[in-house]
Amino acid sequence: MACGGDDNDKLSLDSIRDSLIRQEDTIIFNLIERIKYPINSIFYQQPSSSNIPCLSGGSLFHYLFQQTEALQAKVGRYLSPEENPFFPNNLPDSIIPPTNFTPALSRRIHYGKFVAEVKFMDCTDEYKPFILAQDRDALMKLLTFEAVEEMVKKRVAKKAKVFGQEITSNDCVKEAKGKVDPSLVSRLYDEWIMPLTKLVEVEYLLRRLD
Ligand SMILES: C=C(O[C@@H]1C=C(C(=O)O)C=C[C@H]1O)C(=O)O
Repeated sequence: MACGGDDNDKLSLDSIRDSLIRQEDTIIFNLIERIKYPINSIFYQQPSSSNIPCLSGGSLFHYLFQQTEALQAKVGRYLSPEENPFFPNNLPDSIIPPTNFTPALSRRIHYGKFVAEVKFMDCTDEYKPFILAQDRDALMKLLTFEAVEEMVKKRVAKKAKVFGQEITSNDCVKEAKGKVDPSLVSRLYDEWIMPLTKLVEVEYLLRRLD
């Protein structure tokens, strides 16, 4: 590490990264579960005309997602689908898993706050001028570790391959039904999860000196 954190600070970033690594397992297992079900596209489409007032301007997914997020913010934790009053019991499985999957993704992305705090504590002198200048691009560049991101992409693809296997009692290993494509998991991290985590890091840092 180039800047002035002591050994304890280094350990903190390491331990947060360890947690992010463990969270990959949950995310990939959730994906494997989700992928068993076909996409229920009507759920994601904006109805052309709807006589249900709450759906004006959005899909059913959007509505359920918003309500769930609001409720979770109110109770201060994530709700299981069983606890969630916005999920009637008779919804098909192709609808329930995507929102059930959201807490794992949301948790991972919001961990960006902890990552940013540790980076700020480790390298305050480097971050401070960019925070004072509210320079998003410079902050983004400073907090980005491309080598770490490359490792993440490789590791999640490997995990997806291994977790997608079915282990039988007679030492046979075969591909599980509905297994997730490892390259898609890598892309999900590359194009969505890591950029959003970094966005949280930048947003946190911009307010760090308020
Ligand atoms: C989370 C971190 O910040 C950035 C985001 C990463 C991620 O989302 O996995 C990985 C490396 C960094 O570019 C980190 O440094 O560990």
